Amino acid sequence: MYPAVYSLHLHLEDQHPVTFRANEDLINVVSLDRSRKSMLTEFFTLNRVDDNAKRLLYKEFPEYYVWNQQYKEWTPRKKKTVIGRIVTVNPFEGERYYLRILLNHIRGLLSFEDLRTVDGVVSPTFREAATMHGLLQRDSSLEDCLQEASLYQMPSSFRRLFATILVYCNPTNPRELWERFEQDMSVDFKSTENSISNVKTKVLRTISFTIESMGKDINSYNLLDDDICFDEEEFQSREIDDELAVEIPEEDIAASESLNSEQKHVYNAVLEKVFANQNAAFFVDGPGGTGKTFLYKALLATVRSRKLVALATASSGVAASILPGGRTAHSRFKLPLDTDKKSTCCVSKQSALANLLRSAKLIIWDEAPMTRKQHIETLDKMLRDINNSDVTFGGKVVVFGGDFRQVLPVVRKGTRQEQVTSSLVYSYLWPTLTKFHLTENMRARFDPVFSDYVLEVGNGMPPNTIDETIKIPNGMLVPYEDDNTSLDHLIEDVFHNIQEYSANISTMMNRAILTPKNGSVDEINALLIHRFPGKVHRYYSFDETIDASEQSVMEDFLNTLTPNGLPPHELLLKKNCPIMLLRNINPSEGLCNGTRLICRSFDRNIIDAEIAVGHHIGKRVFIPRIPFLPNVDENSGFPFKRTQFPIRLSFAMTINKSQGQTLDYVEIYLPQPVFSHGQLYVALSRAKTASTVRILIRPVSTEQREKMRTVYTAIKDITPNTRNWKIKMIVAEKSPKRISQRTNVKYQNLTLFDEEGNRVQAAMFGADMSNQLIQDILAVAIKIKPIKEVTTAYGPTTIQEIYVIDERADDNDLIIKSIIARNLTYPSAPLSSVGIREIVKNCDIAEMMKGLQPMEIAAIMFGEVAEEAFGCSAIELIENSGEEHQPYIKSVADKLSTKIWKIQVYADPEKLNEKRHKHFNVLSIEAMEDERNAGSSS
Ligand SMILES: Nc1ncnc2c1ncn2[C@@H]1O[C@H](COP(=O)(O)OP(=O)(O)OP(=O)(O)O)[C@@H](O)[C@H]1O
Repeated sequence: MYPAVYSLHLHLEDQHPVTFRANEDLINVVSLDRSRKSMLTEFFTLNRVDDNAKRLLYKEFPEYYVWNQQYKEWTPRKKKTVIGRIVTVNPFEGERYYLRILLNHIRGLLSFEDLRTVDGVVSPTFREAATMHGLLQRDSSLEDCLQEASLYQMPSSFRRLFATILVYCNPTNPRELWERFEQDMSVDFKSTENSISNVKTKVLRTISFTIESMGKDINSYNLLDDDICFDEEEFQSREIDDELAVEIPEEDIAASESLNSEQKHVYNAVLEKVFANQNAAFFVDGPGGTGKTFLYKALLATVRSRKLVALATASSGVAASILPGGRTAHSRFKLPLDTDKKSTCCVSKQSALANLLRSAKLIIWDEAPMTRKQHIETLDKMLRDINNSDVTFGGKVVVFGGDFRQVLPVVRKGTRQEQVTSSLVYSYLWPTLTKFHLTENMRARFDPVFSDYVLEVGNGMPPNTIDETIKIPNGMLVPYEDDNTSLDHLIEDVFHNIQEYSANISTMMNRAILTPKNGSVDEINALLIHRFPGKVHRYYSFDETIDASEQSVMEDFLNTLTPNGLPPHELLLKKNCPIMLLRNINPSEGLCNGTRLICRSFDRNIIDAEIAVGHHIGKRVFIPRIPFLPNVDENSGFPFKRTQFPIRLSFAMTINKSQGQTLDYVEIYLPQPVFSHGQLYVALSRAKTASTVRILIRPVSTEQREKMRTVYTAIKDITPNTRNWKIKMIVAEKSPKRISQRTNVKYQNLTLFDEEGNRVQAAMFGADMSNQLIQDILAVAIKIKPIKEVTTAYGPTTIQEIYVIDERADDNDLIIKSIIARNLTYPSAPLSSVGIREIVKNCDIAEMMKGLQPMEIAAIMFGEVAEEAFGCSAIELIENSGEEHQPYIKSVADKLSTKIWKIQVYADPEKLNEKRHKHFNVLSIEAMEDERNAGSSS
């Protein structure tokens, strides 16, 4: 086995084994100096004299020192890599087990007594010492946690903490906790209420509200002998009163005056329906930073300021917490977590929620593309049901919004196709939504070049994105020197005066390092917390195997795991450091998965923190340890429970977690080259200008770096003297095969892109044409809407919405074929023709469509079929399509077999000075697929 595992002895004081010969005198043996020595005692001895040793845990010792059995001493290791492991001990062995826990976590130990000493106090047992170090969970840990919180004398935060403990920590006896801390939770009400029973009712009512907003019922916790009943009428109207009481920020009221023309257009359209009491459902699509949230806030403020109910929801907790009164759609509508096609909602018509929904004049659901279509369909059914209406969304005004370029719904272990089909676009509701597009990047409005660049990356289109290779402007790149130096430069750039962090918290919280994977997040956070000023506080998780008999064997291993979404085993924190919450504890109070906070103070069982961003900024919260049961799939298939504070450091965060946040300074760290343009888009669109973005790309190997430099030749670098050059191209499109009328030669036109996005059109002749290139039939148009004028990011243009039928619908196969055959009789225009609209208009496809099964997908037709039917190239279709088509185009285009080819092209020297080199002839074509798939070079 490599590396070798070095087993380390473990024993209580003076209880180590001693070897001796049968004829030796035992008294002599015991008095010998070497008999007093063991691996462990000599570990202590070396720690007393060697500063390097002091930095190590006992189990790390063998990596740097070798145990000499003959002389009973540790000497520095010169070669061979080994790892150490302290022998396994069963928890039933008592003190030896606790000794092992201490040794596994505490450094610089000098003696057994030192092991038992915590903050200068010597504990009688190792168990007590381990508990004092926070390495063992006390039976009374929840009580201790509340006791610590009570000393802060912040009754409203204390009540929230109590509710959190009831809901998330499963206390064995909630009533005992209630009785013990009732007074601490009542302090503020004692001065406003005139009797003890009123105080009690008020305290219980506020706790009940919090518990309810966490999706639970106070009566499940047996706090009093009888169930707690609040006045029925009050209960019914409370949800509505709460909504009407949502604070309306002044700036949100003013926002309606500063909307840009696109935002204003949506604002007017929505409010017209709200105030006319007419039903309507909208979808506001806009790339990151185009002011969707700004618009929602303006809408909410206007409706709420007229004392009408407007519900603010979002798919994720972070997006919800940015909106005043925002809740996750799941908690607001009590949506079931598992939804299937048949799922209906189980909200009774008499419930308080039904009352609230009936009175709502406006419902907003942000980040709708992130949710599965079934959830939105459930809301539709629920609203129809409680409003006794057959109209979509029960006749309400509903505004969905989001950005399809960002994250699609998560389908566990689902393919990209499954993710796409589970999105709202594939719902029966999609065609019923009135779509609006916001195109002006308000976040980056002072840097239009950057704003265009971000949008192009988001669309994943050439010239900036070629087959998932993204071109990054030089000005944004942090030059790569070596891993550590470059990462240091990146960190310096963003947090150069980390010593001053506490004095500039609001500035610092607007800076972050974004990276794709959790591993890199941990790497950077670990570096930064060491550089951060102040005393370190360590919190260890309690990791328990579900099967108690496995605890002794698995414990060390579990401590090394940080499954997705879980806090680490060892949490290092300092006063005023930034942290991020990892659980949706209570989104209506701003506490959701992704909320960023600042640590204010620490106790053994609670962390006092302050919300640092969003609508709830400044709110103080007590965070207790809570149990996590990680998904078995994500931790090598081993079920266990981790009890830890639900937080992690947030100097760095994953790109996914940054969604929805505006940052003044964005550093993007890409340790792996594998990266989707959608992810980079999310990261870039957090920033306001190019000058506030820095990107560090760590090449995997020098070989790869060399290859990146030398292999690619760009079209623009070709000179008239260049002959028979080879270049990597993407065949983006090919025309139908044609015969030249003049020369009778067979040829085929191609649209090619090089790696930099330079485009050429080339022709292919003879045998080369038999290459199985690209583009199968993906879909056929079944509904073509009239041409309309729209304003896109590229200026005003005309678009045409085309609904296509999926080729997978077998029943439609024959009809599709006949449509194609019929259309082929129309004159076919050349590849670059723009004659599409005329031809489409004249096509009488409508009659044939009637026979088709209604398996509509909204998309655009590509490739030969598109060209044959419409006389238009796919590229033209893409360029002439409105924003709303981009997601479908993307999903269809993803299926296209764009490949990289090595192509010999003949360039006509006469034409090379032209801006766009159009006149090339392809001499030969060689697929480069192997290089990408199998890693062999060409
Ligand atoms: N009309 C406006 N006038 C002034 N500032 C605006 C306007 N619209 C938006 N902004 C500002 O632009 C920035 C981005 O807006 P917002 O957060 O609403 O965009 P978004 O579309 O929700 O972005 P994302 O999808 O990334 O969350 C914010 O700082 C916001 O205050």
